[in-house]
Amino acid sequence: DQVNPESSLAEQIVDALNQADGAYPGFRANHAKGLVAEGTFAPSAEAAGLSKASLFAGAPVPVTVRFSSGSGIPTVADGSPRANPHGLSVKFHLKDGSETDMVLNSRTFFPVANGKDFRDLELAVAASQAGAPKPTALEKFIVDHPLVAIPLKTPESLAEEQYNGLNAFILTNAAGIRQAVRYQLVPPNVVHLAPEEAAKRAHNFLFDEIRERIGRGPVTFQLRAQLAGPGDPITDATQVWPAERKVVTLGTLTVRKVADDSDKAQRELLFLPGQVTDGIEASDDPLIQARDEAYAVSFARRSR
Ligand code: HEM
Repeated sequence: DQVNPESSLAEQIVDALNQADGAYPGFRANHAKGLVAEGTFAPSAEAAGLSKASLFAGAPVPVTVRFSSGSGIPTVADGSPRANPHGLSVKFHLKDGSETDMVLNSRTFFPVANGKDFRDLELAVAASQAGAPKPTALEKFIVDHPLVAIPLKTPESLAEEQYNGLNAFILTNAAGIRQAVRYQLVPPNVVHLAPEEAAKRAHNFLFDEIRERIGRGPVTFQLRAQLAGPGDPITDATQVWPAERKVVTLGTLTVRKVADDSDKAQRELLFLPGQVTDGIEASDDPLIQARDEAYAVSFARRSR
């Protein structure tokens, strides 16, 4: 065993991420490379029909967002396959002084269904670095978890990527009607690069470009909710819901300004998928709790 069996699953997950990617003091165990920016969220007229949460009530809400690259490597090359998936996290600053978070990435499904499998995936990655005997631990893991082998794409810009929530949340409206949804942050255009093209780009091309783009003018995404239909799996993020499911636009996210000191801001920020306000609830998807606990462990370690 490569992790301490006495530790909590969340500690084991962070240990496994550190073994796979290296441990970089002060940085997140995953999605270590990032940029913090500020903006607003303006809800649509339809949003309040799905959720009584105050962010959907009408007035624009200030937000803090963080764009990120996958992996725990803070210097990962933007065009490297290891930088996928990219992330977009949103913290809504509500009128009552509380916060509600959404933590999305550019996958369209998650490759494993629960925290234990995520830990085992990261341990398999750690045991399968260059020179590992074949079949590697990762090759063996893929036999039972084939979704792990599906390659992810590099975007042309962090503003030209769609980010998905993957885990289901339950929205409750003023009449008490509950609806399971999965969030999407959809830009005006989605553009992906061929892998050979991504490999040729400059080391920091995505983060240099997004800084410059936000400097030129606002960057927008539509926040959408895909509505679960009868029988759709709520607790399994490995399974996509049918493409014909209704999608409701909840509002427009407008990113207006890069944070004055993004490095300091990202050290202090903690986004938690399960930190949600009245009118939004975590579903029973086990990934949500596993994530909350692992993000808290990662935050505690990077704050020391
Ligand atoms: C069991 C499944 C997962 C585990 C164990 C996990 C683990 C982690 C950890 C430890 C961090 C660092 C947190 C911090 O220090 O603040 C992180 C960050 C992140 N994760 Fe996950 N993750 C999981 C699934 C997901 C999923 C399903 C998504 C998106 C749909 C996602 C998107 C992100 C993003 C965007 C960040 C960066 C957050 C930020 O900007 O601060 N992760 N993850």
